[in-house]
Formats: sequence, C-alpha cells, structure tokens
Amino acid sequence: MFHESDVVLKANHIVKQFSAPGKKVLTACSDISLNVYKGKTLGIVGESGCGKSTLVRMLIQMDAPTSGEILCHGRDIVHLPEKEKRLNRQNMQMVFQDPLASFNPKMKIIDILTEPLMNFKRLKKSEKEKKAKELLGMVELSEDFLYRYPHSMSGGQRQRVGIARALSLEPEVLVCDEATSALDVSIQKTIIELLVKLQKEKDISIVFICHDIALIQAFAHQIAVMYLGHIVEVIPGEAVRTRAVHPYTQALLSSLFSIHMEQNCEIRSIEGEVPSPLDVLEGCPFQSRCSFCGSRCRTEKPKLREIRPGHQAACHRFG
Ligand SMILES: Nc1ncnc2c1ncn2[C@@H]1O[C@H](COP(=O)(O)OP(=O)(O)OP(=O)(O)O)[C@@H](O)[C@H]1O
Repeated sequence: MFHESDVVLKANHIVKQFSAPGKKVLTACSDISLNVYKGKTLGIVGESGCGKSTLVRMLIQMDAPTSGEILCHGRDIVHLPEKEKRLNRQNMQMVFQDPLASFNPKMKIIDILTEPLMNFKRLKKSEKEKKAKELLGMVELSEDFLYRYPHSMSGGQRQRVGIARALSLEPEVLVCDEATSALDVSIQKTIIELLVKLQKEKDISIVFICHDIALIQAFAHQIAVMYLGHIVEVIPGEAVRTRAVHPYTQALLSSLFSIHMEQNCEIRSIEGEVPSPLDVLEGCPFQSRCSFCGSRCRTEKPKLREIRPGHQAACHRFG
C-alpha cells in the first residue's frame, strides 16, 4: 500500500531540543523517522505536550531540527538557502485550529483568500475576484461571502475559507493542526468529508494532527501515535481498532468515549500522569504508565520496528 517511490516528505531521525531553566534540556521530539506519502493522510495523534506541533513545525520548515534530516522528494530541505526555503514553503501549507485568530479581522474574505497568491506574486489584482470565487466554489461556499468579514461567518464556514486559502497555492502537503477540534461533531464531519474529497481531486498529502484517535482512524491512511516526544506506533488507519499493539495506543483506544458506545460499556482512563519531558527516564518512555513494564523496559529504549507491512511499534513485547 505504501511505496518508497511515493514518499513526498521524509523525516530521518529528527530530534528537537529546547533549552529549559536550570540549564536543563527539553527534548520535544526524540529520534523521529516517518514518511508522508503522495495523496495519503498521515494522522499524528497523542496527548497534549507530546510533541505533535513541534514535529509538524519542522516538517513544514517553520523550525529547524536540532539534528536529523528532512527530505522532500529526496532533497534536504533543512539546509536550503533562505530564499529557496521561502519558495518551498508554498508547497506545504497549514490550516490552524482557530481561523479567526489566524485571519486578519479587518480583511474581507476575497482578500484573505487571495493574500498568499498575491504575496508570491502569482495573481494579478484584476484576477482577484475570479480566483476568490473559484476558491469559494472549491470549498462549497457561496460567492455571497466574497465581501464579508470572517466574524460574520460560522466556525465551519471560516474553516472552509482556511482550507481554500491554504490550497490556493496548490501545495503538495496540507498540514491540519487540530483543524476541526473547535467545531461541533456534525460540522467536523463535513469538513473532513471536504478534505477527503479535495485530497482525491488534487492528490494532496495531508498531515492531520489530532488528539482524537476515534476521529482520525476514520480517514487517515496511516496513523503515527506519539508519546513524550517519541513515535510509539505507526499503523494503517483502518487497522488501528483491531491491530494496535502498543500499550499506549491500546490505552488511547480504550479511553475513547464514543457516541456509538453501548450502554454499560466501561470507559477506562490511562493510569498515571505523563512524565515531564525534562525528566525523561532511561528505557521506554511509557514505562511509568504501562502495565506490561518489565526490567528491560526500564533500561533499554525500544526501537520502532516493523511488525507487519505498514505497521511499526516500539515495544519490547513485539519484534
Ligand atoms: N519554543 C519552545 N520552547 C520551549 N519548549 C517548547 C517550545 N515549543 C514547545 N515546547 C515544549 O515541547 C513539548 C512539546 O510541545 P508541542 O506543542 O509540540 O506539543 P503538542 O503535542 O503539539 O501539544 P498540544 O496538543 O497541547 O498543542 C512541550 O513540553 C512544550 O512545552
């Protein structure tokens, strides 16, 4: 299903560290390797603070890794000259959780939609209206919104504008950072259906960051599960419910609250607190919350190993 020749973006052993008070070092991303495939969705899931945003900021060149490489079609994009980096950014666009915060409230929708194209001098002023109408049509919004302001639209409509604006530059990779988390469940569903439709039409790769494994498994082709700066499991989306093996992925699945859940079904929470990324222990990052933790887990960090095609896990119980 996933072929090396279809890799658009590749992270190779990337690490991101920040300096913290008391001369400490905070490792937000620890030795992460993963692939983003053409026309496919990679879901990145994990609790708050596990390093999801830090990881995608590096993937889209907003931040440089402390070490490791990021390749776009095999070419190193970390060490590009600044000018080339800027041009390359057109190819990777982002949709944020709260479009109201990322849009200029004084700008009309026509200007919000066409600003990226104007900035890169890819659109003439005289063509703005035509292009903006086309972009609104692409996200199934009426042309009536053209001269309105973002605050007069609903959250779902604004998120459609955010998607249209991000896709205006025809990127190969679209990164959605909790892009549907602030929306009602029914609106969330329509936005995801729109993303899936646009992905099929345009063959774009989507990186979808989310803390909700139930949502992401419904449409992601592969899911990377993060815990404390580590990727602990990479699994095809359709297999996550039945084949996930990592105790953390299983804990996330069992703590799901689903509206389809049967009555009397037990909701289990994950025992214990996430340790601070400043005090990372030797061995497995999940050891303090894992009911299978053995002596090897306390001393040796498990490597992410393939356990079947397209499925990798970092756990001493497997591989
Ligand atoms: N610029 C920074 N300087 C210092 N520490 C940072 C910086 N950016 C992130 N961190 C730390 O790195 C860790 C990972 O943060 P990150 O925002 O990537 O997590 P996240 O999984 O995206 O969380 P959330 O879902 O809450 O956004 C956190 O401990 C955070 O405090």
